[in-house]
Amino acid sequence: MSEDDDLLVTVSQEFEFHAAHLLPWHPGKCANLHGHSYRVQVDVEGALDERGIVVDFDELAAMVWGEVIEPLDHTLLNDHLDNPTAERLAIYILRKAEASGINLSAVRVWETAKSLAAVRRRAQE
Ligand SMILES: Nc1nc2c(c(=O)[nH]1)N=C([C@H](O)[C@H](O)COP(=O)(O)OP(=O)(O)OP(=O)(O)O)CN2
Ligand SMILES: [Zn+2]
Repeated sequence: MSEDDDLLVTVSQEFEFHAAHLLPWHPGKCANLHGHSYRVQVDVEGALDERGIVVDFDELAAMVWGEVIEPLDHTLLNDHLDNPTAERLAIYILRKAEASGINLSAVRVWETAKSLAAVRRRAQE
């Protein structure tokens, strides 16, 4: 038992990638093929190890970029998932990372500077 056991520590990394998509259900211009510069922030929660870190920033960045983000970069997102909204992309990134052994606690995806979707794991009962 340590005096910091009541604290929750989160480490975050940010990424940018560029991709095209279309949203067939959209009543406006977003039904047409167009692109975004996506910004992604991923969180890892956990206890500090003997080095005093949750996870090494560089290690997290390299894993998430290599396993999850780079395969999306300069692609058509509709080839990776149906109906690639920011919400569905955030879930896709969390699940893809999970499948690669990277346990993210939350993912935020900015589709534009003003619009973002976020997903996080529900607290376990
Ligand atoms: N809840 C969501 N709504 C919308 C999403 C989404 O992912 N989740 N996505 C879109 C489109 O992808 C659209 O391209 C988003 O563009 P918009 O926010 O309109 O941004 P613009 O840069 O095109 O803004 P303007 O100011 O209108 O030029 C739509 N909705
Ligand atoms: Zn769009």
